[in-house]
Amino acid sequence: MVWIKSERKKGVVKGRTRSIPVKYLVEVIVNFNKDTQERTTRLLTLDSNDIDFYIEKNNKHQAKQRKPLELEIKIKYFDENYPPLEDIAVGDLIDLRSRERIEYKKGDSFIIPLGVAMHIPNGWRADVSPRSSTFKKWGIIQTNSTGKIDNSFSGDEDEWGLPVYALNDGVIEKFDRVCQFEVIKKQPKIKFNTVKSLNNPSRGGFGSTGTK
Ligand SMILES: O=c1ccn([C@H]2C[C@H](O)[C@@H](COP(=O)(O)OP(=O)(O)OP(=O)(O)O)O2)c(=O)[nH]1
Repeated sequence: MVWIKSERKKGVVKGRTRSIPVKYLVEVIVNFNKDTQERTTRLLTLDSNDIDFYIEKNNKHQAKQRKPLELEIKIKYFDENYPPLEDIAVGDLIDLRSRERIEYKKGDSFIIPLGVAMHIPNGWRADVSPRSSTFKKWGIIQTNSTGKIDNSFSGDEDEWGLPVYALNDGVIEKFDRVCQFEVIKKQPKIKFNTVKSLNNPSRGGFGSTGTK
């Protein structure tokens, strides 16, 4: 990592030309998104006067980078007695509860109010899915397989919900932990490029590789 004086930005030396004075090809970080940890970079050719090589600063910088990513999520509870969600270790999913007691009959489909609204940071979204024991405990299945929570679903009345279908009669008690969620990076902006051929061999799918 180097400091580029003229740009007042950081960069990485990618190469060196043999001309005198020596020129360096430097990849400059022009934008760094703290939420997604994504960098936007640009290549520049510079001579050494434009660059400070700073090994020590670089080490400190790398130490900072090694800190695990921590996301702060604003959360609003719809019931003051809802047990607050706790900080979690990296990668663990977080259980969510039903805000109310719900009695249901076999064949009912309904949305379980999950008692929370959140502002998922820019660049992220959340996926809601059942716990592994949800069907066994309540005989319900999630009708949309996975709930996709957009980061724009962040208003005061945007309470998360779990749409379900009941395969038997049952009761969900207030604050039962019925599902779980995780945050996921949003996919990048996608540009479609229409072609006549993809120029790759077709591998086949839908069971084509057999069972053994
Ligand atoms: O299981 C879910 C699915 C969605 N949502 C919330 C979050 C999401 O951001 C919002 C809108 O969801 P989606 O984009 O799936 O629905 P829509 O666009 O309003 O309706 P559809 O696409 O079904 O017409 O509803 C939930 O709380 N739980």
